[in-house]
Amino acid sequence: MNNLILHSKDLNIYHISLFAFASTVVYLTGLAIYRLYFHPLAKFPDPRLAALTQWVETYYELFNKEGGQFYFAYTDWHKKYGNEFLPNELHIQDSTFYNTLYSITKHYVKVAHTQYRFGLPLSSFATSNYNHHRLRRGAINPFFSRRKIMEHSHAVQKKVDRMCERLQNDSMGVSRVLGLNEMWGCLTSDFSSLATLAQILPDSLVRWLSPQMFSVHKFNNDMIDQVQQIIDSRARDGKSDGKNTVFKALLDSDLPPEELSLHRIQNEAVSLVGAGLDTTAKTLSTTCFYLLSNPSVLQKLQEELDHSMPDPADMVSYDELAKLPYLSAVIEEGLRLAYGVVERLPRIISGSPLPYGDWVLPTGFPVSMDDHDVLTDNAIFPDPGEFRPERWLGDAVAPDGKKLSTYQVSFSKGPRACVGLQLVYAEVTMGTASIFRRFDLTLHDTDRASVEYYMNLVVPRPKPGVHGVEVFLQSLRA
Ligand code: HEM
Repeated sequence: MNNLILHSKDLNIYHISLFAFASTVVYLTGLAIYRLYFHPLAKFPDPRLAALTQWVETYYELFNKEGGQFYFAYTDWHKKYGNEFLPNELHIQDSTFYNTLYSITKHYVKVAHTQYRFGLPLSSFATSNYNHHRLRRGAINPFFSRRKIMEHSHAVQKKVDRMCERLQNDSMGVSRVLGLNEMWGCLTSDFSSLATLAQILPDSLVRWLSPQMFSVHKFNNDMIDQVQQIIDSRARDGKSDGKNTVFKALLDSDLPPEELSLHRIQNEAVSLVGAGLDTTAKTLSTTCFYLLSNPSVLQKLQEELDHSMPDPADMVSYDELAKLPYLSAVIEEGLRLAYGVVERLPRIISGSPLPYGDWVLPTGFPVSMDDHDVLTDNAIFPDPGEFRPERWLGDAVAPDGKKLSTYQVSFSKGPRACVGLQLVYAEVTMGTASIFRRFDLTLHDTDRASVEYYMNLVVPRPKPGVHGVEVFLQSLRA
């Protein structure tokens, strides 16, 4: 009897396994045939393996070399196949199409499942639905307007002044190597500049915003505590701490109550803080590197700075700095060669199919482009690897006759473009002007490898083992 039961159990497991195996084979074969021949994107040229499975991306991002290599793989595929790839996504390399795909008039959305990428699914950044995103974005936009940033720019300058003071006292003439990535990283992650800038975050919160000191996990939890306190204090006293913080405005806004939950506000806060750290620091150190390795460019910049600020201790306002043509051109060129965010930015085509050359891009599927492709396009920026601020001077036009600024896509374009753009311009302009008006610096043991794009970690990273931009602070400038 026992034997019989055992036998029948074995038979069941055997049959179930066989059935599961056969079903899996049939399913995968069917899926492969569908993806290769019947999928709405199957007609587009692609490497067959990439059309078959998204695991190709996983392989390049995690296991090929040091990881972060998928961009380079599909850049090679483009040379062979044109515009192509992935079972469920089209990728296009064509700068002239960028402003069409990321047009402000289009209601294309981000891919819903990517909302979990940074663990902040309730932030504006992660929101996929067009109207929902519009609602959330509308509540934070006023804090980052040009007018608002101008109003509070003195706070950024104060922060930069303090940093310059420290440099003068600690690093000048003592043969001490100064790591610019770390220096600018401290400035952007210190966050009192950001916080005081538009009184965006309450002071108590700012203390917790240094990623060097706290893990992301702890940071997120602390943020929850802080937001909870603000909500409690409002419930108790009918108001928060009276400061013009982004929380106060969010809580006072017309947003419906479900938009004002603890986790929603925490997600928004963390994304606003996180989005501006590495990106801004990388732009500043890249700009410094290219200035220091192009003496004639640096000389022109310093002549302009000296002329507008005869006394290095007396910096002119951001409003004035932003009007200096050569400085502005240097900032644009620095932003361009820092490459912004190096990841595909997929948008799902909706409404009606989108014509593109001889193709028609079907609705319901993501189409993506890379900012890096545009920023380094030889047809738009001749000799794209050269740091040449002159290309931005005057009413600069691209070789195709369009305004060159059309192709300044470091912050992307359209409804999902960077909300912090004006803040970045303020920080980078004041940071660059202050350092180069006040100090003579020389590069130390640093070449282009330190700022090159070797791997994609959302922000471009150099090859592991290559250190960041390092300098000596030689002397104070008169
Ligand atoms: C040089 C510095 C920066 C660069 C190059 C940059 C670049 C970008 C890019 C390319 C996007 C579009 C991403 C996408 O479509 O998925 C973006 C979005 C965003 N950025 Fe920035 N960013 C910078 C600094 C900042 C700062 C300082 C803040 C904080 C105030 C910020 C906040 C955001 C937010 C909230 C979004 C999402 C916008 C939305 O989906 O509505 N960024 N940024």
